[in-house]
Amino acid sequence: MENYHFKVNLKGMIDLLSNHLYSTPHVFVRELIQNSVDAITAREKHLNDPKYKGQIDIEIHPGEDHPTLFIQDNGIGLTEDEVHQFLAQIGQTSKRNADGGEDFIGRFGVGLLSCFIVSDEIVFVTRSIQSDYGIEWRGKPDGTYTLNKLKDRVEPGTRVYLKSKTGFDTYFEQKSVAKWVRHYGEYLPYPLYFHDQNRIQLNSRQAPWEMNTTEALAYGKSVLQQDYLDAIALESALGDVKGIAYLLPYPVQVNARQKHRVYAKNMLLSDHMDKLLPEWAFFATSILNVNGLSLTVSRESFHDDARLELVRTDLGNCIKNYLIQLVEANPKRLQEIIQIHYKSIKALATTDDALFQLFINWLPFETTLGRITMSEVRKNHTKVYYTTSVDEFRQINKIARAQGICVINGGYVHDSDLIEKMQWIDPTLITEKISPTMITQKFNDLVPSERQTTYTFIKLANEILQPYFCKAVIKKFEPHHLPVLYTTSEEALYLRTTTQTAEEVSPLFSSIMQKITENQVHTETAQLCFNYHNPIVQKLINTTDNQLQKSTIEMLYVQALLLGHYPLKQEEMNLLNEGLTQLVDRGLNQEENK
Ligand SMILES: Nc1ncnc2c1ncn2[C@@H]1O[C@H](COP(=O)(O)OP(=O)(O)OP(=O)(O)O)[C@@H](O)[C@H]1O
Repeated sequence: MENYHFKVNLKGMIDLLSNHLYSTPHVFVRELIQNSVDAITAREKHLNDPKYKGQIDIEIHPGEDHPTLFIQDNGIGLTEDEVHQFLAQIGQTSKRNADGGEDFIGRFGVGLLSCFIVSDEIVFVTRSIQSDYGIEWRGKPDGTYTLNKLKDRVEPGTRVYLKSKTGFDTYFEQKSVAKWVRHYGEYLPYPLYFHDQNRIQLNSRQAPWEMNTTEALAYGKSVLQQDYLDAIALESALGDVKGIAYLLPYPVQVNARQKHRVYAKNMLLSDHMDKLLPEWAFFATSILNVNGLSLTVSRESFHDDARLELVRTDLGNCIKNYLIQLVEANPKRLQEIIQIHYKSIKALATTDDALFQLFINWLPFETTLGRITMSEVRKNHTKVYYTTSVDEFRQINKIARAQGICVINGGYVHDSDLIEKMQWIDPTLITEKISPTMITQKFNDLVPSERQTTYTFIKLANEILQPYFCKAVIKKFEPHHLPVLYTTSEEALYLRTTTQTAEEVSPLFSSIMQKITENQVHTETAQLCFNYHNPIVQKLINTTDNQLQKSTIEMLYVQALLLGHYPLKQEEMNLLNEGLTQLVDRGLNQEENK
């Protein structure tokens, strides 16, 4: 058996790393600045000389055909050997195992290749602080390079020259480069100068994570152009993270994940990173400076590992603690936040007992008595009912209100869980699930004589409603003005929705829907309950006009469906159309006969 060696297609490899790793060509600016920052950090560490001041200078020369970018630093530089070792070997880096390696931003040994996205040659002039001569290295994307020992004296440090390749001149425009340098480097600890007619320092600002909340809010307004509800200081010792969380001044979808602006060792990595705050914190966006988490090669996200999970929890705790201290310190602010973000606070309270206890009284619920907070519910009621679906709540809303029963709509996500958890903090409050069928069972029955006079009417109503799998009954209930109440079970509602959908969709999808429902027996689980107290129902029972009686029953049935926001099936739409036509016709005939 013979041993062979893998071979690397260098050109393909360079193409892969330079053209397919990063989301935008602008990252070459970031990678060059990052190398200069690391070189200055390395020199600081090596010399330990307080008089040494690192500095980075950037300039654009228009050139005759294409513009050239120069970036210069007075960092540690490279010796001739190091040039062969680190510049000429992909994946080699001087930073990974170096003393103080955790202080560097780079660690993969590929970042410089991003320059080949915009240029056909990297010219790298360098002199190490340990060497007395400079080196000029020229690298090409086909994997070849040349190396020259410089005769002229150069200062220790590195200068990189990049000439734009055809089609990429716009990435070298002065304005555009200055913009991206500021974008990535505005909070770097070493002065970053841009030279056009004048020398401008692009990074003199105080970083947001060093600001107090008042300053951070002012920054939010002027720079991020958003008037945030509040700013919260974030910190995680584990991930060496500092930052600011901003509370959004508008409600957001429960499952929306906010994008975060993230810096590593003060250099911007991305302004749309996600997964840095816990999922429940979707009402906050943040600016973070991260020093102790592992970056992916593109430097545009972090490894989603156990450490990140712990950092997320740390940052989440900062937000929780802030909310907790608001209860005492600033209840008005808390109310403001709850009004906008109650959905996320509810999500939090279902799983976190401490937060549940703190916030439950402040949280609003939809009830038959309007939208009120849990503390208002508790003030006036020792027993509360709740439905487990929005549809059920809709069905019984009016009836329960007329009867003064407090029913909470537990159909919205988390609400039932929170109501069920109430017993835990207040054993005196009785909570009970209620369904439309249960509420109709509380209605008063007719006395035998009333039952007799309504017998034929109910028989007719049953015949009319039988094709719609609906049973007719008559009872006495409040409010008087409601002629009928349509109630149905969850299963019947499911069947109704699938049948109605099947009618609307393409034949193929429709036959799939039919297959789903064909094994489910239509039982008479829906019920139309006539209100004996209602004047129209009384007239309807006593009328001798059979045709009018029939179409009014049909119309009341459709009206009850509409009031309950149920989707109408085709045959019910037909009922509505025919019924209306008949009534209009009848009205016009009466007019004619006058
Ligand atoms: N301005 C510079 N001064 C000194 N050395 C530099 C400079 N730029 C690059 N180097 C050397 O070249 C090596 C390769 O740089 P490159 O940007 O490709 O990778 P890296 O910075 O080590 O890691 P990463 O891929 O994470 O950026 C560096 O490790 C460093 O030794």
